[in-house]
Amino acid sequence: MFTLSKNSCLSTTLLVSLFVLAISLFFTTSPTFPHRLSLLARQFLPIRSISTSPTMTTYAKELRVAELAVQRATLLTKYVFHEKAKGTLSKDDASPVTIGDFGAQALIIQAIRKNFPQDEIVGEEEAATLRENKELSSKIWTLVKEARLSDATAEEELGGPIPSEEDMLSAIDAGNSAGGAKGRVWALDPIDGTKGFLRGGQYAVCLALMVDEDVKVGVLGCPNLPVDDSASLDAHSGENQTDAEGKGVLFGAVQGQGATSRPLGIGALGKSQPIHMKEVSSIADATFCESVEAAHSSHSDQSQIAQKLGITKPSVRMDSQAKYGSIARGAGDLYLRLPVRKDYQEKIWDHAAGDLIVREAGGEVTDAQGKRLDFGKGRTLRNNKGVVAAPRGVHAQVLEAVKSVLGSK
Ligand SMILES: Nc1ncnc2c1ncn2[C@@H]1O[C@H](COP(=O)(O)OS(=O)(=O)O)[C@@H](OP(=O)(O)O)[C@H]1O
Ligand SMILES: [Mg+2]
Ligand SMILES: [Mg+2]
Ligand SMILES: [Mg+2]
Repeated sequence: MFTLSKNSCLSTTLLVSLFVLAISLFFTTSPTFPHRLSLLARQFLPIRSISTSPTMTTYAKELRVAELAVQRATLLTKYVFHEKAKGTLSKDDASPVTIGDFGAQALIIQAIRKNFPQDEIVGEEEAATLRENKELSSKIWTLVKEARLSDATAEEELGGPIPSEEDMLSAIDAGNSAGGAKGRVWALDPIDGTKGFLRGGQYAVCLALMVDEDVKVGVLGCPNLPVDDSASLDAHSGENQTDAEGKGVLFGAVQGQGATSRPLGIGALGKSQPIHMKEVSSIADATFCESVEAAHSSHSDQSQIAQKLGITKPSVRMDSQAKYGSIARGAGDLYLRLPVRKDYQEKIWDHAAGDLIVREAGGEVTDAQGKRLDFGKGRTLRNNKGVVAAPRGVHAQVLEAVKSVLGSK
């Protein structure tokens, strides 16, 4: 019979202890340890009990609140999308704002303030005109007070409805932070691509959390994009878009944890799946996306860049950060946004969520000089000009073409 002597018992215990020590050292010193722990935690813990201590935060609660808040806001924007009268006003810079923009901003800020009362919020809209235009304010209030998720638990997680019209106006105005490089700052675009929204194109409800100027969480709600990650882009660009059955996608990402898509629903969150950019083996076959508005990005520079890369397919023109979401899930490949006006500063809420979602899906996002987008300079990206988003493997090649076309001007 096989027996163990006292000595061999001791050395076995020693070996086992050394093994356990080595394994724990490997896990705790690995840079991906917090990520792994978060995945384990997601499997075994109810989401609300996950700790968000500052030393090892997983941003699980932030992501969940952001996804639910964006989903709830899209209930209101979808309603307005189908209304003939959208309460459109022209802002000082001549850009449009609608009942949908104001209402979505109020609903999302309410949820952020309830869950993270200390956080700063940089939101696109403000309530000054609504305080004068009582009729419009009360129209928005009628919709805002009715907007709620069909799932009572999810609605409760958001902190419930806005109590009064005055609270709605105060929530809209709480998006007035100057932003900056320190602390927790949310960037909110309640309707990105308002012109697209008005003409029946793509639009997106966009929310991102920056911590010390680094984007940690990004969410895009795109009611008019197909749920299916592999659906062709062509059919979903341009005008006459709908939010009929099979439409509506919610993109999400947390830094270091990848990017996902899920159906944009009306209650509890739908099932998510990981998304990845498509590998581009030959750049000439790439599909590139650009703004619909020629005033927002230079169609002529972008077309020269495409030519330089040997791309012959026509570009896909699409409003809003739906472009970032579309390339992140491999429905398109490149997003080029080259400045038309030298003095225009891009706004942080037009890029923060898309920037993280693309990078977490395997892409690279820089400006036209190759610098990462700098979200720590206040409400605008004043350190950057233009946007070049591409799969990591071909970004350098695309950037070279961008520099060569812009350099020759
Ligand atoms: N001159 C100029 N240059 C660049 N960008 C500008 C300019 N003017 C406006 N904007 C911003 O463009 C946002 C929408 O742009 P998109 O390209 O995503 O959509 S679109 O195709 O132009 O509709 C749009 O976002 P929303 O206001 O949220 O719709 C604006 O913030
Ligand atoms: Mg915008
Ligand atoms: Mg907007
Ligand atoms: Mg706007």
